[in-house]
Amino acid sequence: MAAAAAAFCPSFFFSLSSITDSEGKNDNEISTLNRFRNPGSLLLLRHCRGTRISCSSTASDPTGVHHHQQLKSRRPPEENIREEACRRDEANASHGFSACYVPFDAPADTAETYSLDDVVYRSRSGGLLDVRHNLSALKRFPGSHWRALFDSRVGRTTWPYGSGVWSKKEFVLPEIDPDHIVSLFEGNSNLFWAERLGRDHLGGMPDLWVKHCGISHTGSFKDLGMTVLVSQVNRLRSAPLNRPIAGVGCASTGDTSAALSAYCAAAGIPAIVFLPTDRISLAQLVQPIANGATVLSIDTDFDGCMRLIREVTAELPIYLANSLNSLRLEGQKTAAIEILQQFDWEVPDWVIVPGGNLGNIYAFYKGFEMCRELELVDRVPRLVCAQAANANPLYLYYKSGWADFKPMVAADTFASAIQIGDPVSIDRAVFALKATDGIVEEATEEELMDAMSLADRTGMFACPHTGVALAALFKLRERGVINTNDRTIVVSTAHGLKFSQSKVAYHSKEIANMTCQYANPPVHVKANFGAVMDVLKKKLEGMG
Ligand SMILES: Cc1ncc(COP(=O)(O)O)c(C=O)c1O
Ligand SMILES: N[C@@H](CCOP(=O)(O)O)C(=O)O
Repeated sequence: MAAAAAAFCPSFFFSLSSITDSEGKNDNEISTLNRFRNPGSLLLLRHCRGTRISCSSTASDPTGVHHHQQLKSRRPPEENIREEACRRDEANASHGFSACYVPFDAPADTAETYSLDDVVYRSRSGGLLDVRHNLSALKRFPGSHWRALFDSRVGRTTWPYGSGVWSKKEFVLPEIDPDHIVSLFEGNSNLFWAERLGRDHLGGMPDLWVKHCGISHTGSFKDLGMTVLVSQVNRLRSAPLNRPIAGVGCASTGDTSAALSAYCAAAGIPAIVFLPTDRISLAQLVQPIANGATVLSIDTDFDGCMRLIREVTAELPIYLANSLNSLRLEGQKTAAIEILQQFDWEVPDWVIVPGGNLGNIYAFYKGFEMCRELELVDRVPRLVCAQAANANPLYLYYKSGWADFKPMVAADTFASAIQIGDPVSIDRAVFALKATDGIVEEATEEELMDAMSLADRTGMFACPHTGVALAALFKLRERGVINTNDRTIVVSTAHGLKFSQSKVAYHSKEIANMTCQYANPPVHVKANFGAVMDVLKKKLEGMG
């Protein structure tokens, strides 16, 4: 009933300077409080399209049927959700929310700033860039306002706020016109309570969670960043800017290319992807092919592809989509904000993120830190970056006491999407880890495959990268760094179905020098009742 009423009277019809009641609470806060605290007995007062309508229902009328006729539909049948958004946004005042590029870690008063409409990936000195928001404009609204506003937008069909990324638009790309946004309603991903894994395999951890960023449109967290980047490209290519951007390109270990290809296909923008031959899974390879991207399979590793795409995008009108481009991280940081939101704005103790090119660990830091700075929460969690031992330049740097960073040639790993030896965001990752009293851990091939397979046995279908993060968790629990009652989030970065080849190898016990202790191969049985009964009796005895 509450959901039905809310669907017809969405609170997003408020501009940010929305109505304030006699107690000084804004309307978004009132409706959110009503929906979340008292769903069975709901009183909603809303302004829809400037018309005040009253929708009321009580616990004695659980169907809400009597009230249907009082509700007005959100938009006329001939209007689509983009058009609806344009109409709504015309009425919204600008609040001076804005963002620009600055050199990474630049002082507050830096004179080196670039418009987000510039095509620029590096600072004047050749360093990384960062997107900096006008925090004083955002600070004109209290943390409670932002919490209520974001809560009010979760999981709707309103353009573009139904997306978990764009529901935080003011914190992401405040100035983009909703009409330029390319969204596949990404985000709002499941936070899985890992009850059995925590209870039975980690010494009774009651507050262990897995943030399933891989249960997403293209099966990885890359969708969160790509919606932002492709939307900005769409804006640049459209009137009035009309920039001559012919296409968007990336180097990839499989997930960035899948996301780029899907978002570009949705927008009708050409995508060009550079993939290291024989180093990505079949499922990942087929994604950009299916979406119509230009796929170059190149005889090198990811780092080699990355060098090539940087050279190519400097020469041709192809926009760079890797996380060197800081726009991507603005979308990825919303996963951190979502975690806070999913815990009713309580801050977890630990967040464990698998790291490769190292943009995502910084994106998580940025999301948490922005919420702290704008007083949505009062602290940030400790971050752990987990690497495969076969591709561990950050881990070695951390172990050297941040004294000596050496890029490496990454060896083959089942966690193939993080087989990266020269991460572009190394400085961002170090910054995030230092700022959060963070830790770097590593996992061998056996550790990551066992951790993934054990998690699967408790109801997940994890990817090997999530296995790396889980293996790090096991080690930190054993060492007593993470305590039993610590609220801990493991970030799952891709869908396990993309990596079924590695699971097949594990369960077939085909992997050299690996015991595969959780292997569960299928039992081949003759097609007769006796044979089936024999197998099952033996199995049941074993269970007994
Ligand atoms: C599945 C998966 N997990 C983790 C990562 C690591 O993310 P990042 O490169 O931002 O460190 C990547 C990509 O690199 C990935 O595709
Ligand atoms: N795992 C990534 C590697 C590239 O990372 P990016 O975040 O810099 O694009 C991939 O899937 O390609």
